Amino acid sequence: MGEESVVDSDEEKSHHRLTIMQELMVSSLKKWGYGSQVHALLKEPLRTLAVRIPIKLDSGKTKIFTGFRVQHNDAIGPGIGGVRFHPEVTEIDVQAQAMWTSLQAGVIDIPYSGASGAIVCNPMELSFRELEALSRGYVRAIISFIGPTKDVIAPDAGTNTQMMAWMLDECSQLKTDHSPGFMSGKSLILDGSPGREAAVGKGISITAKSAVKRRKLSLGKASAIIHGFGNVGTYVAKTLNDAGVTIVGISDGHGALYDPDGLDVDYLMDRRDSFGMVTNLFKKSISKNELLAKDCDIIVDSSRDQKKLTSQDVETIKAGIFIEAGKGKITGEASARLHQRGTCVIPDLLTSAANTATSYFGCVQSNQGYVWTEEEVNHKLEEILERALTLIVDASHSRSVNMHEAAHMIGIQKMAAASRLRGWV
Ligand SMILES: NC(=O)c1ccc[n+]([C@@H]2O[C@H](COP(=O)([O-])OP(=O)(O)OC[C@H]3O[C@@H](n4cnc5c(N)ncnc54)[C@H](O)[C@@H]3O)[C@@H](O)[C@H]2O)c1
Repeated sequence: MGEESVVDSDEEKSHHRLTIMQELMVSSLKKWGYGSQVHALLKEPLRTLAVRIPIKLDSGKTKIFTGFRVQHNDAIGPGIGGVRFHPEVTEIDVQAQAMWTSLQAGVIDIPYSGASGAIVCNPMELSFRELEALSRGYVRAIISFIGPTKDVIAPDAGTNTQMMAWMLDECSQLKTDHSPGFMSGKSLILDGSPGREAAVGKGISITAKSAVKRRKLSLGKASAIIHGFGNVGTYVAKTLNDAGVTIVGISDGHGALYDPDGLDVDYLMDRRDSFGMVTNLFKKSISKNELLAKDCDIIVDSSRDQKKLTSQDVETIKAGIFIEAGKGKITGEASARLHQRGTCVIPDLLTSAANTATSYFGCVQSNQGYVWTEEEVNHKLEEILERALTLIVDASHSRSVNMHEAAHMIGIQKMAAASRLRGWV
């Protein structure tokens, strides 16, 4: 989540992200009463592997790429986590991401722990052949560290089912067997799991509906504002609208629209330009902060606004449910303030855990050699997220902490207990 300090360079930003993650781990462990030895174990990953991957480019020249795979702590089970292709990613970023994935796995209570990987590259500048060589080279470099019982790789920013297919094929060739369990997020043709698409959007809709039920509201009478009408925001607006929720407001990078009688979601989706913008077409658009203060039951923050919402920004919010649909949308103080005022805050850890849940479903199906239907996957996603929300709400009540703090506590609790039970600390 993090606070509002200013950091400039990419390196500083990476260190800042890791520091925030470590502080969050330690403060959550302290709230459970764990001492300094457990803090020391869990605030750093157990394994960080840095590899160099030489690739023959189309030009005939060889370029050496750097790659990473980080496994946070395997006290609970094998690692699981994405691999990013990104030009500015650092080893520290990957460490912070692996720890975040551990919290996601903990919050949805799956027998896996967090891992993460990356290759420092700009995928937009590489040809199809070069991307294939890089994907295969990455797997060759880390093969002895990964596998269904060690660490399972899934797609993340800059990677997709095609890269997973190349990586899987490289595993099969190196292992000389069929090894579907090495990768999650595979194409359906390679026995991937159905229902992976729009996992985050689905997770947000599931938790929104669950929170509405908890407030004893009916979906048909509930209203929502979608802050950020992009890929995630439009999916959530459409699914909530289809479930009977009136979408009274939306915003994008230009401005915001509000109509207490409900906006025409299909029309707005249809009129979005190639930059995903639609509010610029309307004379009556308002500011984003004005929108946040309007009457509604649910606010979903799925914007790419770089600025986190502060305690001052949320002071005017009237919605009883606030869903953080993306990492670090609000400051710790803002979350605490909303909690104090009785707003149910669905934290980023839970909404983003929907991706990890679908990766886990992919692992289970690969290990069983049994493919679920999309309905089964969606049903299991619903079950796992509703259970996680119950755990967070209960911890928030029993420990008198806000929903972000409760989510972090649940996320790390089992890993700490398992490390102790194994005799590591
Ligand atoms: N797409 C995914 O699979 C995915 C997965 C996990 C998390 N997320 C997170 O969800 C959030 C949204 O992702 P997306 O894929 O929908 O992004 P997107 O780029 O498709 O859409 C972002 C929306 O935010 C709007 N926006 C930009 N600046 C804004 C501002 N200052 N105020 C209000 N709106 C602003 C844009 O106009 C656009 O409507 C991000 O934080 C992202 O990290 C996305």
